[in-house]
Amino acid sequence: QFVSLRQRILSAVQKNATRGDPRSVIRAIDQFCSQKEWAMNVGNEKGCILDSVVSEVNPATVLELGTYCGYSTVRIASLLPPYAKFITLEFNPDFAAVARQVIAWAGLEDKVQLVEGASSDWIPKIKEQFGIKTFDLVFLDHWKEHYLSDTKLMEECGLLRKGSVLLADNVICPGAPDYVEYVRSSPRYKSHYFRSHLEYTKAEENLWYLGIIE
Ligand SMILES: O=C(NCCCCCn1ccnc1)c1cc(-c2ccc(F)cc2)cc(O)c1O
Ligand SMILES: [Mg+2]
Repeated sequence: QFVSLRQRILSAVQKNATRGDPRSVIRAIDQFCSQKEWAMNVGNEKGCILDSVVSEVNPATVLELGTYCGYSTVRIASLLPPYAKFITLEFNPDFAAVARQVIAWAGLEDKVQLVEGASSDWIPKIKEQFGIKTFDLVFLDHWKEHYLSDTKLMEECGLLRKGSVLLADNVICPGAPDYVEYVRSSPRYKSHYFRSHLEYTKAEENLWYLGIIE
């Protein structure tokens, strides 16, 4: 019978990765997506850039918008200090169900809280629901047309502070032009981009790095 792509990704993890070993989970997904079927994980090339930003920021609080199958969630969670608080938001319940199992396979279920629902609904509730004041790092990888509105919403809810870092996937493909325009023209942000490629392809892509300076 029909098996969804996300189920095939989960099966590849359960078949080829070692329980409790995050790097083997990442490798299993990357091998499946480069050899069998493309999927919209951030991938290894951009994933290494993500790793370096997480390591440099060494965040105590992280928000990920867009969990999908949990690939970037596992990359980030495996680099966090023990006291860190990491929340990942996923709108699609089918994606969330697979992500929970991928995160558990990596043995990282205690490091991250996966919350199901719309980011615009959840962002205003994060402070009181999770006891978080501000985020040291935000990884944007959800609907591209929501990058700008959700960044403004995080500002309005006081979730960003001087020094907060926002890292956005896909600013070229599928693209988030209004977001790039806004942050580039705002004095509040110092921004630059890391040149890369769309996951598992040779298409040009950038990871957009944003430092909040005011
Ligand atoms: O749409 C993407 N992600 C959002 C998925 C839905 C998020 C739901 N959600 C979660 C929380 N709140 C809402 C995405 C797409 C592509 C892509 C690139 C080329 C192509 F030809 C087709 C697709 C590559 C990515 O790297 C992506 O991230
Ligand atoms: Mg993406």
